[in-house]
Amino acid sequence: MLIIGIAGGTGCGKTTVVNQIVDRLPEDEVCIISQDSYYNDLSHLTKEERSKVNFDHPNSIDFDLLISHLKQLRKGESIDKPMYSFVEETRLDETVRTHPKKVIIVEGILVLSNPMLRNLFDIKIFVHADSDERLIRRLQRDIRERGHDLEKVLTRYQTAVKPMHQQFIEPSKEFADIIIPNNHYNKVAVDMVRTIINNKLGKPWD
Ligand SMILES: Nc1ncnc2c1ncn2[C@@H]1O[C@H](COP(=O)(O)OP(=O)(O)O)[C@@H](O)[C@H]1O
Ligand SMILES: Nc1ccn([C@@H]2O[C@H](COP(=O)(O)O)[C@@H](O)[C@H]2O)c(=O)n1
Repeated sequence: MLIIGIAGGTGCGKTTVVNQIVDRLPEDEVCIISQDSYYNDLSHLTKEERSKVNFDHPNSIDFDLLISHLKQLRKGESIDKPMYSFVEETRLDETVRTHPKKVIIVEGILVLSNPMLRNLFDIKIFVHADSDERLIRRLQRDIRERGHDLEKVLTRYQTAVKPMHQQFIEPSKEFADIIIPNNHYNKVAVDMVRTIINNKLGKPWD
């Protein structure tokens, strides 16, 4: 089994890069785990209270559950992966039965900031895009897909996203084996990661 951790600030393109990496890998060989699925269950709070939570601080993530799930997968056991709603800002009641695969990709803003989690990764990747580029992408995505308005995105960016990025995410770059520049789509870097995966697994999928 090969476990790959992919971090980087919001909007840097983690999800996009992961999708490009797995694009031509057989579905039954790869499993993607998003840190977003492991936001703490906030169903005991009102929607108003939830909207004030700092979702960029490591304390907002249930790292214990994420780490124990990864260890289970590594042992060949299946897990019940939580589901998260960005619109409701809490965990859903449903879970997704997830089976161990040869390649496991774990992506999220803070996955390289937690020492116990990053120790589980065979390859550590940091996706970089400039902050202005990330803010533009985040604005477009959150308004289009996550049910937020312009003011909410900008207020959150100033009060939580930017300070937490500077405190926790940017410093985690030093733990990366590979840094992918992603101000523009980076096919060369994606191809290199795919080659590494293929070499490690000894499978000529490309
Ligand atoms: N290299 C890129 N150039 C332009 N837009 C991009 C690029 N990578 C991703 N995007 C777009 O930016 C937005 C955020 O990308 P996403 O992959 O969701 O980032 P992340 O998972 O890091 O938050 C998406 O709308 C995506 O289509
Ligand atoms: N209810 C929530 C939970 C998280 N966020 C933001 O998501 C960002 C991380 O996800 P990416 O896909 O952008 O990496 C993070 O910056 C949180 O602020 C949110 O807006 N609402």
